[in-house]
Amino acid sequence: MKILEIREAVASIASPIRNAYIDFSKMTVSVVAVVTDVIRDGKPVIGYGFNSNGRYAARGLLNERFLPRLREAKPDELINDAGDNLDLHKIWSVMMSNEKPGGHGERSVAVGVVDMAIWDAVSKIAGVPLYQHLAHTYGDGKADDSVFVYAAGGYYYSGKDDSQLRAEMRRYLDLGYSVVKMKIGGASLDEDMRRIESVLEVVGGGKHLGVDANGRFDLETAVAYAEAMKKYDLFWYEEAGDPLDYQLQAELAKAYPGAMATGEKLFSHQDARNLVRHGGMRPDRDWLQFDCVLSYGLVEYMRTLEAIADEGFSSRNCIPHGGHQLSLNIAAGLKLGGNESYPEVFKPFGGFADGIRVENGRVGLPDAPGIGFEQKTDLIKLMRSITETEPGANTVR
Ligand SMILES: O=C([O-])CC(=O)C(=O)O
Ligand SMILES: [Mg+2]
Repeated sequence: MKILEIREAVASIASPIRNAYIDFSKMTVSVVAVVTDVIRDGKPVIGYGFNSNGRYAARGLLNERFLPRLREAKPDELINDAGDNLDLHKIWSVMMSNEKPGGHGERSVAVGVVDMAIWDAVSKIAGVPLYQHLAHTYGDGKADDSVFVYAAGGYYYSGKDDSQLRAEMRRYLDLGYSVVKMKIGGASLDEDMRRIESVLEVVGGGKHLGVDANGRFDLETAVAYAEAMKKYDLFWYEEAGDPLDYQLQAELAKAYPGAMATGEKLFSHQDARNLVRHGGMRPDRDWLQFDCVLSYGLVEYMRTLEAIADEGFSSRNCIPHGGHQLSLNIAAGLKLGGNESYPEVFKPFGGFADGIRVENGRVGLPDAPGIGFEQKTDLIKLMRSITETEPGANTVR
C-alpha cells in the first residue's frame, strides 16, 4: 500500500471572541488530506487532520519541510513490516529528519496536523474506530464507553454583560454539561470576581466552574487571583502565568490549595516533563492539558504520557485542550481524565459526531472506522471541499 497524495488547505475559524491574551479575529487552521491507495467500501481511504485551535495554520512549514519529506520518501519507509498499513512511528521519523532538538516553536503544529490525518487513515484501514485501535494496540484492550467533557466558553467580547454570560452557561447546562469554563484575566480582578460569582449562581457551585487566565498573569497577580478565588473551590484555575514559567506555577501551588490546570502551550514531551518536574503540579488534584495536535501529534503524546508517568502522574490527570475528536478518541482509548468541548466556538472543528449527546457531563463515541469525521457532517463537508480544489488554489474561507 502507499500514500498517493497529500493535500493541504487553510480554513478560517475567525470569530469576535477574546481571551486574556489574544482575539480570534484572524484565526486559521491547516487542514490536510492524506489519500491512500487502499480501497474500503469501494473508495480510496483518505485520512483528515487539522490543527486544533489557537496557533494559526502552518502552511509554510508544511509545504517547505514536512510534506516534501513525506512525498520524497520511498513507500516502504512509511508502512509497517506487514505492508498492510501506514506506520505512524516511521512517518514521524521521516517528517522529523534533519530537525534539531529543542526550540519546538510551531513546527510541532505542522507535524501534528499530518499525524492526525495518518491516525485517521490507519484506523480506517484497520476498519475500526480509532479509540478501539488505540485500546487494542497500546492500551489494555478495552476503551472507556464514555468520556467526561466540559463546556469551554465564557469569552470576552464587546458588549457582553453578565446576563449574557449567565445565559451562555445555562445553555451549556441545558446541553447536558455539568462543568463549564470561563475566561479570566481580560478584565480587572474585581470585575472578574463579579463575573465568576454571577456564573456560580447559575451553575450551582465552584465544582462546576473552571476559570482560564490564558497565561496572562505575573506571579503577584496570579497569587492575588488565587487568594480571591480560594473560597469558591473551583473545578480548576487554568494557565495562570506564562506557560514556560514553571517557578511561577510552583509558587502558585503553595498559595492555591484548589486544583490547577495547565500545559496547553507546551509542545513537546520534554517541555511536559519539565512542567511535572518543576512546576509544582500535584498528581492528587491537578490537570494536564497538552493538546497532541499542537505538540507533534499522538506519536509524541504517547511519549508525553510516559514522561508524566515517570513523575507520578497518570493518564487520568490529562484533559487535553482543543475540543477535537482526536483527543476524544485518545481519552476513550488511552483512558484520559476527559476532553475539552466548545459548544459555541471554533465550529465546525470542535464537537462530536452527529446525534451524539452529552449526558451528565459525558459523551459516547461513534462506532465507525477512523476518528469519526465522516459522522460529523459539517466538518467533513468543509474538509472535503477545501482539500479537493486544485493544489495551491485552496484559500481561507
Ligand atoms: O482561548 C483559547 O485560546 C483556548 C483555551 O485556552 C482553552 O480552550 O483552554
Ligand atoms: Mg486554556
